Amino acid sequence: MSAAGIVAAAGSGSRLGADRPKALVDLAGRPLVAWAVDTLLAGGVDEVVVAVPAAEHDQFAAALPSRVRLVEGGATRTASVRAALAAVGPGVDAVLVHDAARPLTPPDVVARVLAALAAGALAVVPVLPVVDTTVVVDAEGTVTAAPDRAALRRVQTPQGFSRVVLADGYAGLPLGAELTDDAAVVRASGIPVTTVAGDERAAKVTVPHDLRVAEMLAAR
Ligand SMILES: Nc1ccn([C@@H]2O[C@H](COP(=O)(O)OP(=O)(O)OP(=O)(O)O)[C@@H](O)[C@H]2O)c(=O)n1
Ligand SMILES: C[C@](O)(CO)[C@H](O)COP(=O)(O)O
Repeated sequence: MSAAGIVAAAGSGSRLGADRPKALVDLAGRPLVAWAVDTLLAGGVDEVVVAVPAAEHDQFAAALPSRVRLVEGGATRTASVRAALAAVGPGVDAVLVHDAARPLTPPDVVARVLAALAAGALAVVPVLPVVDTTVVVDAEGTVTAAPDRAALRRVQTPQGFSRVVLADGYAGLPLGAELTDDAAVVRASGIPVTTVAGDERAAKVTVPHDLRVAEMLAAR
C-alpha cells in the first residue's frame, strides 16, 4: 500500500501569539513543521505535501527536505487540506493528514493508522480517552448536560484515509465549508471512521503552555 502524507501548516497560530506562523516556531532547534514531516516519513509514509502560508513559502522550503512538496494553504484548515490533497498523485492508495501543530507525535501512531488502513479500514483516527468530566453548556454558561465520558474520545492526527474516500469527501463538501477535522469530512459522506490508540505526546501545540510542555518533552 502506498501512502502520502499531508501536513496542514498554513495556520497563523493566533492563540500561540508567536512572531511568525506557528509551524515555523522553534522546538529544540527545529521548526514544528519539520518535526511533523519527520514523524510521517519515519512512520512509513512515502511522500509528503505541506500546505504553507504563501508569504512564508521560502522559509518553509529552507526548513524541509527537498523531496517535500509545498502548496499554498487556504484561509481555513479545511481549505489548506483541500489544496494539499489536490497535489497528491492519483497512484497513491492512502493519505494521512497531520497537523504541523502536533510535533512530538511518535512514528508508532503513524504506523498504527497505516496498519488499520492496510487491514481494510477506509478512515482511521487516533484517539485518547476523556479523563475529565465533560459538560454541555448553554449560551449563559449553565450546564445543560453531562455526556457519559466513557463514550467520548479526544481525536488527534495523523488521520488516515483511502485516497479515493478522502478525495470524494472533499469533492462533496461545499467550497467554503469548514469542519474541524478530516474525519468529519468523510463522515459527512457516510463513511464509517475507525479508531486506533493515540498518544499523549501527540498533543496539539495551541497556547504558550503547550509549547513549554513540548520543549520539556523534546529535551528528554
Ligand atoms: N488556514 C489554516 C489554519 C490551520 N492550519 C493548520 O491546521 C493545524 C491545526 O490548526 P491549529 O492548531 O488550530 O492552528 P492555527 O489555526 O494556526 O491556530 P489559531 O487558531 O490559534 O490561529 C495547524 O498545524 C495549522 O497550521 C492550516 O493549515 N491552514
Ligand atoms: C484536526 C484536529 O487536530 C483534531 O483534533 C483539530 O480538530 C484541529 O483543531 P483546530 O483548532 O480546529 O484547528
